[in-house]
Amino acid sequence: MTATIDTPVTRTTAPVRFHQVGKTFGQGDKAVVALEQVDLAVAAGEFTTLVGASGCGKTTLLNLVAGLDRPTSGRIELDTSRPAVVFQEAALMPWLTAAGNVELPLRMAGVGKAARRAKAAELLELVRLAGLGDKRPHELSGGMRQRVALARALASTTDNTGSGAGKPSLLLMDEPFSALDAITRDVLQGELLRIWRATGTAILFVTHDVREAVRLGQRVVLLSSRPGRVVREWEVDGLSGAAENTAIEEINAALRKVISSHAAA
Ligand SMILES: Nc1ncnc2c1ncn2[C@@H]1O[C@H](COP(=O)(O)OP(=O)(O)OP(=O)(O)O)[C@@H](O)[C@H]1O
Repeated sequence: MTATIDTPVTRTTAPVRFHQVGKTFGQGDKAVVALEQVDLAVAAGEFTTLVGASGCGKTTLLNLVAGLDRPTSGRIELDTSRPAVVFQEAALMPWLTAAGNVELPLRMAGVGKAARRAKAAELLELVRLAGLGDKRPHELSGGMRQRVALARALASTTDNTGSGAGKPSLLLMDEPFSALDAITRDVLQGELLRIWRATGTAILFVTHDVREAVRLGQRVVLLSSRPGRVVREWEVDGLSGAAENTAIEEINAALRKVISSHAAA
C-alpha cells in the first residue's frame, strides 16, 4: 500500500510537477527554510491530499503552485488551466452576490456576460446553491460561503477559454473545511467528492486531519516538519472499513513521528 519518495509512481500528464523545489524566506541569520528538495507530481484528475505538522510549509507549497510566490531553488512545471485556490475562509467579495462572486474570474478572463451568467448558474447548481445566486455573502452560512468559494474556484480553473483551454484543471484547497462545524464539514467532504467526480479536476488538498486526508484523497502525501520535504506517500484510493482505519492509524503514527523528531531536534 505504501510508496516512498525513492519509488515514485510514474504518471502520465501532470497539471503540476515539482522538481527539487526549495523555498527560503529572508536571508542570513533570519532565513527560514520552509521547503527543501520537494519532488511531487499531481496527475490529471487525481485527488491528492497533503498532511504535515503545523508550519511545515503546506501553505507555502500551495502558494508556489498558485503563482502567489516563487521557489528559491528547483523548478515547478505547470500544465494546467489557471490553478484556483480555496482558502480556509471563503474570502468572497462582500459587495457582490453569490453569482457575482462566481462570475468574477470569468469576467476577469474576458468571458461575455451571457456565457458567464450561464456558467455561474450551472456551478451554483453543482454546489447545491441553485436559487441563492442573488444572496450576498453575509446572508449565507459559513458552509454556504465555502460552497460559493468552491464554485468560484471551479469557474476559474475549468474555464475553457483563453490560454488554459484544453489543459487539465487543478484545484488547490488550503484547509477549506477546518473552520466549519463537524456536521457541515462532513457534508461538504461528501459534496467535494461528488463534485470532483463530476468535474474530473485534479485536486491538491492540504489538511491537518489525517482522517479527512484518507477519506478524500486517492493518495496521501506526508511532509516532514520544517523544512518541508516529501517523506512518504500512501495510496488510499477506495479504502473503507478496517482498511481505511488501518491507513489512518499508520499515517497518524508517521505524522506523530515527524512531529516528535522535529521537537527533539
Ligand atoms: N512570507 C513569509 N515570510 C517569512 N516566513 C514565512 C512566510 N510565509 C511562511 N513563512 C514561514 O515558513 C514556514 C512554513 O509556513 P506555512 O504557512 O507554509 O506552513 P503550514 O504548514 O501551512 O502551517 P500551518 O499548518 O500552521 O498552516 C513557517 O515557519 C512560516 O513562519
